[in-house]
Amino acid sequence: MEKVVLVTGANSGIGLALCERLLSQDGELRLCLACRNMGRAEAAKSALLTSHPQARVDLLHLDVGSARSVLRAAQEVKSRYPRVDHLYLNAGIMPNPKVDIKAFFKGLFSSNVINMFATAEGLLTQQDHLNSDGLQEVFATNLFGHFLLVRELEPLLGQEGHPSKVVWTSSSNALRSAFSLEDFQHRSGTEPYSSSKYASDLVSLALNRHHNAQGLFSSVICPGLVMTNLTYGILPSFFWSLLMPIMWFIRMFTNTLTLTPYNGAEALNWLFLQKPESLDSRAKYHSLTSGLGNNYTQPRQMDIDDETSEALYGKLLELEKVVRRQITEEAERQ
Ligand SMILES: NC(=O)C1=CN([C@@H]2O[C@H](COP(=O)(O)OP(=O)(O)OC[C@H]3O[C@@H](n4cnc5c(N)ncnc54)[C@H](OP(=O)(O)O)[C@@H]3O)[C@@H](O)[C@H]2O)C=CC1
Ligand SMILES: CC(C)=CCC[C@@H](C)[C@H]1CC[C@H]2C3=C(CC[C@]12C)[C@@]1(C)CCC(=O)[C@@H](C)[C@@H]1CC3
Repeated sequence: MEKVVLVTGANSGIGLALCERLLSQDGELRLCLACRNMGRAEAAKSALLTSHPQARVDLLHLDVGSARSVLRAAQEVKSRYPRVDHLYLNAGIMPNPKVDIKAFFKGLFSSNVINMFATAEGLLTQQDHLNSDGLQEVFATNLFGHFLLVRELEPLLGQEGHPSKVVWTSSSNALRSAFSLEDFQHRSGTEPYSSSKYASDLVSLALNRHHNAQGLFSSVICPGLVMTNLTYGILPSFFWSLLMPIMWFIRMFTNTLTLTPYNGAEALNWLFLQKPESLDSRAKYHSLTSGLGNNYTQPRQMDIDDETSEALYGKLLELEKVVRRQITEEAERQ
């Protein structure tokens, strides 16, 4: 049977570049683009078929920020495919970002400049809000919707003799300092993006602890700093035009400025080729690009611990019960 690969947020940026790269790698794939906007999904499919006319590309309507949509989409996946070999949890948002310009210029002329461009630590805040499920939107989109999807698809992930890979697009902006177990949705802080990415690192570790025996292997990657809709949304285009020469200059001294979606998808593509049993569940796999433009993948140990990972996993299972109950009650009322 052909390999089934499902990619969330596949219609643009790193997700779309990954799809291009996977199809160039393996023409036999069954690729499923899981997107919230079907117009954009159709456009992505057409672009993929232009470069790979024989490819098998399916579309799936999925809004990861809505629990109802995740449950519906998971049902659809179960009716279409007997198993999922690779599940890329890539969709992500960073709403209403604000850059601390003073901190940026201070960092630019300090010894911390390379780290600042790699992690954006101390530079970025966002304004989050509640979604229709009553959850913080960034948490719901970047983390919880994906968690629910994995839970729903468990029977299709890791079947007898066929291990499956789950890959989270995390970030080097995943910072322990932004995350708290007591406020795991990040209701009260101003760094929901950073918190949600740190939470995905913790959840990936927990998934490995609970599901490796069943053949489900989870990994996290950081694509580096990539110019996509997400990053273009951070500053007005005028600022980006000013900043681009600086970025290309800094790129000679650091390998984390991958800049193009193709480069950013390096670690995602690399993981596709690895034996799941050979992967390190405590490592984040970084897409890196050298000054000469060569791409490679490097594992770096994450700043996570088993206790916090297990505690968060437990809290997410609890929240899952509440959300499922809410959906059932609403359905009964209608
Ligand atoms: N760019 C960068 O420098 C970095 C990016 N990342 C991560 O990479 C991932 C991809 O982002 P990137 O390619 O940069 O940005 P893009 O904005 O280009 O891609 C994000 C994708 O996620 C989709 N998406 C957003 N919300 C939802 C939702 N509720 N349901 C379904 N799909 C959704 C978007 O769909 P739509 O077109 O409908 O909005 C889009 O396809 C994200 O998780 C991001 O956090 C991590 C580190 C660095
Ligand atoms: C105010 C001026 C002129 C410049 C500000 C530069 C920042 C916009 C820029 C510097 C480091 C960048 C960065 C990201 C976004 C843009 C910066 C803050 C990310 C947070 C994007 C998403 C990620 O997940 C991270 C890996 C990026 C880290 C670096």
